[in-house]
Amino acid sequence: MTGFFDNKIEFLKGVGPQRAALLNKELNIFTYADLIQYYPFRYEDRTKFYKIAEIREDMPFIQLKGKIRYMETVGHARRQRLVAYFGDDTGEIQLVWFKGLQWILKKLRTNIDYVVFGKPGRIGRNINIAHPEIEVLTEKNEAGGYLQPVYSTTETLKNRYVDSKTISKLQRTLIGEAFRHIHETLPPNLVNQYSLLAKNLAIANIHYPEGQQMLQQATYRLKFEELFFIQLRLLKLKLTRQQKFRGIVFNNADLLTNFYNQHLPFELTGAQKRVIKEIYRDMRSGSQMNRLLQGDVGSGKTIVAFICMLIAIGHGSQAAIMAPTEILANQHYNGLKDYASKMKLDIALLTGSSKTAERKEIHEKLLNGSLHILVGTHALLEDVVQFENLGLAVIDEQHRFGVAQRAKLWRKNESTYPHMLVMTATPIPRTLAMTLYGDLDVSVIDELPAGRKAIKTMHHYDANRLKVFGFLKQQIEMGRQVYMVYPLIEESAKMDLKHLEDGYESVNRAFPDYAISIVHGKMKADAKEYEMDRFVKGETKIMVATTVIEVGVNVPNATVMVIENAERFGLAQLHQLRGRVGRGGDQSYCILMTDYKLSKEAKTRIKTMVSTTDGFVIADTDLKLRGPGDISGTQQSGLMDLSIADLGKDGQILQLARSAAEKILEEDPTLSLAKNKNIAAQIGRQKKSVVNWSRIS
Ligand SMILES: Nc1ncnc2c1ncn2[C@@H]1O[C@H](COP(=O)(O)OP(=O)(O)OP(=O)(O)O)[C@@H](O)[C@H]1O
Repeated sequence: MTGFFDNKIEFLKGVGPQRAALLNKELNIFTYADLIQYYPFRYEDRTKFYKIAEIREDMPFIQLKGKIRYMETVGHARRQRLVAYFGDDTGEIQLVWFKGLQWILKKLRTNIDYVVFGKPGRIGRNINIAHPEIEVLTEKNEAGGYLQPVYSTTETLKNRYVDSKTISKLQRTLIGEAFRHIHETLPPNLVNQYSLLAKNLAIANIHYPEGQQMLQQATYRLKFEELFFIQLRLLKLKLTRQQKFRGIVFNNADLLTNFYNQHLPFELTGAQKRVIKEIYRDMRSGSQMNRLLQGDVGSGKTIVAFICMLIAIGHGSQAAIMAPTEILANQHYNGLKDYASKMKLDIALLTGSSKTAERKEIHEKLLNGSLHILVGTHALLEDVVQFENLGLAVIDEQHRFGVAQRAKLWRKNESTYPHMLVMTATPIPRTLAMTLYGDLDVSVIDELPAGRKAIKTMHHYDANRLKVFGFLKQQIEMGRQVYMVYPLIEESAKMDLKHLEDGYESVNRAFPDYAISIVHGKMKADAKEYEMDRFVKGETKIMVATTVIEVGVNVPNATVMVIENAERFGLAQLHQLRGRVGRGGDQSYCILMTDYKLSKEAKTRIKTMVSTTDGFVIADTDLKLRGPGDISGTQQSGLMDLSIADLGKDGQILQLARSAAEKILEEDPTLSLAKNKNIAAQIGRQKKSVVNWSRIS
């Protein structure tokens, strides 16, 4: 869509400079293209008339035909309302107005036929419709038969008379002029194969549906197209990278064999073995690896990462692992240090709190190649950090890093790009993973180490605290350790910190015989580390903390996770927190403490946690409850600006769109065949409403 659609919106009939300025500012609509791609978010069904006897209060917007039998104003002074008793041959319902009574009273008449449109509700025992739309019945509206699109607007726009109906009128004007300029964007064979509606019909029907069926087809077509181009771009990116960037070929397995034969601390699970094979295959392939390693909490990703590092180091390269927090970097360092020392490898930790002298030494050893493994936080990205030969870069909890950071680590080597392994413990629904990480190959560790007992999850109200404390005591007496986690969010940080400190005091009082640690984000790094360390060593029995311990903390002796105000946490976060226990062979427990008053959504979250430990089931429920825009980290990726598709609901269309894109690239990797000229043109264009591509290339 170039040329015609680049016209400024102010030139559209009915807009003008003032409205144009408003549309620019409030809705980011600057051109004809922006307006035509501003789709309705729902439709009001004016195709059907209901009978009053059929009405239930939980119905969406409905349409009725009938007469006003009687009107009265009820209440007095400012609390007055106007009630019209509206009837048809099946019953009577109240229409109610709280505002503009005089004006409405003047307009309405009894005993003439009206069409009423609104959302049923209830006051006391009576079903009513508050502030309905009401029009005299005419031949035209009696015929009904249309779906009224509803566009989202802002308060400012509404105050300046640009409401949904105004936008709808503008769309009608635009489509009248634009229809002949709308060209097909997909190849004809694809349109046929997936029985898609033509682009121009789809656009016209999304704004002015001829009927339910056409609306469905139009929606399907536009969703398919949106997802298809996202997938095509991601797959193309991957293909280009594979062709353009050669990967170092690592085919010396001596170190690996040595580790397997002499130092492997436990039998690897089948899933761990499988993903190591997949990664090893990549690292020998000659192409540069870009792989996502997905494994639920506690599935054993650390040892997999270490084994992959051995593959690189065995060949004379270096390896690095970057984690999002100091606690996590420390944890990785401590975990890997033992393995590394057994293999006589040099390993170092670099974080924001590393001392200058330490840093200097690390920088030197990195450059002369004597340091084999570097573990760290964002500090790794600083320009002074230069490697002699970085062969493998591992990024943990990738969704916490911007994609730009992934790229920066990748560019650390001048001559060859290191192989990249991205690890995530956050279970991501398939649909979302395909979009967020669609340019990566995916390996999944879908099996927990043998002998793990399923974590038992319980829900208790705050009033039951004494009982819960009794249980904690029992566990500690059996030699186990306990986490107690408190919410701490930016908006209510002061109050939250107070709760945490009060909590710490009350735990101190309840357990006078045990040493207790406290860790929160506001503490200095070394104080945090000291407290963590005491807990890891088993010197303290209870760790009172905020979600700073959410990712990666590994203390296998800790068997109880108490989550305070569990109703305030999202599902993914609850699952991550629960994953801090159940990491050894002992039976572990997760106790969700809540208030009595719970919202419907909070109840669903708690119920889900109690009923399953499957990260993917939890991720799917989360996606359905919150929508993809909210899933942690996806916003920053810039990938969720979808204009019509919904990753929570359109998984099937996404699958089809991806496989269509795969097939096209298989046959025509450079998109140079004549039949693909539409998509080649489209893909070359930066399309604001689809994806901010600069972020991911
Ligand atoms: N095959 C195995 N058999 C027995 N124990 C294992 C196995 N693999 C890993 N472990 C142990 O399981 C625990 C969890 O492993 P690890 O810390 O690697 O998990 P993770 O996948 O990184 O999880 P998270 O994302 O929650 O940190 C560790 O104590 C580790 O030593």
